[in-house]
Amino acid sequence: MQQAMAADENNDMLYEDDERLYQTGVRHLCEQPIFKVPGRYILPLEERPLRVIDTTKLNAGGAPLISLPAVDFSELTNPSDRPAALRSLAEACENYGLFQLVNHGIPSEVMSAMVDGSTRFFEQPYEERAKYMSSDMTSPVRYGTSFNQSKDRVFCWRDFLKLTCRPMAQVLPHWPSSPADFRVVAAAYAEETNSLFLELVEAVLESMGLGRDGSSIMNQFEEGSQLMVVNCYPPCPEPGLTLGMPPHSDYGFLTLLLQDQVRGLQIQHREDWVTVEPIHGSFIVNVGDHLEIFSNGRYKSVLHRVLVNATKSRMSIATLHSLPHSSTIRPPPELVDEGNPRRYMDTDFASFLRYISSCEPKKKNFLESRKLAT
Ligand SMILES: O=C(O)CCC(=O)C(=O)O
Ligand SMILES: [Fe+2]
Repeated sequence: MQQAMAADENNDMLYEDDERLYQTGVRHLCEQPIFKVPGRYILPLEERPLRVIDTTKLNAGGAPLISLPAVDFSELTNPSDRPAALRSLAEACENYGLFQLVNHGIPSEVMSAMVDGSTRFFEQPYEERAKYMSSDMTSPVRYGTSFNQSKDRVFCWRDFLKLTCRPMAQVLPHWPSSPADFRVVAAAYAEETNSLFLELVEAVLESMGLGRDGSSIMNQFEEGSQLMVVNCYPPCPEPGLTLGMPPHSDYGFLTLLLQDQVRGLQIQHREDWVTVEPIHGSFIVNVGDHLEIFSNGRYKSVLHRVLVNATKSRMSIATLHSLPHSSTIRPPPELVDEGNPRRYMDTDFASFLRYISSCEPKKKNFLESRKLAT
């Protein structure tokens, strides 16, 4: 009896030690050679990817690749090409919930400096990264792991650095001070992506027939929220058992996503999971839940997830843009009529925060929770 109790206590202690290790993130976990995925990361059979990505093969190891609609930003800024470019934008947002943005005009040096600075941030010793670990959702800087670290029953194979980007002068002093150039490169990237977002969202409004100028909502976007998420997915010994990120949609209006050349991002398109081929120097732009609510369901936020692979580390940088946290999101009167009644409740940022701290955010559950009975 005595012995059995001692063994149980011992197991509990071992388990607690493992749990402490998992809470420190997958990068730290992978600092020791690792040949099996620990149970904490193993998904139930039905949530695992059916096909894994084999980065040593050209064709993504059999997972279907999708050729995404492309939007050429230089056409949006050219008055004679703008009407056709707006039609492509509308079609992509209605039918895919995302598009590939090419010729966006952000200097390649700004983009590569951000990727390089982020790579060096994650390469630092755990103790340096751990300085920014926080469970406070409102903290201007947050280092962490998995999807929702305090809620996930199964952990995902990702570490992240989240940076609140506005108001820049207030948040910047909180951002990581090491590597030494990190703040400067990340601030330049945040400013460039924010300016690009402002032009894109203006085009999105116009593509819904809301008029280019004088829209009061544009003034709100000028003061809007921006969250930068740097994702790091180390190689995984058994990539078929887990995910880098579970299926989810992003909460904001638009997400500008920069992925490196390692495949991993998949979107759900016509009931199938399809891999989004990285195109060097371009952005993936996602429709988020706030835009789906604002557009009264016309533009759909896209369900996406991330696969990991056995050989290559992958990094992505997402910037999520929306209205200020104090704003209420609702469709403008032009997008609501008898034939197209309101589909979602008024939504603000506080309702989103309340939701994610009470439920496990999965799939498009937040949006579902805002649906009105029609
Ligand atoms: O890593 C990726 O490609 C996607 C990341 C993502 O979905 C997110 O940060 O919300
Ligand atoms: Fe996402």
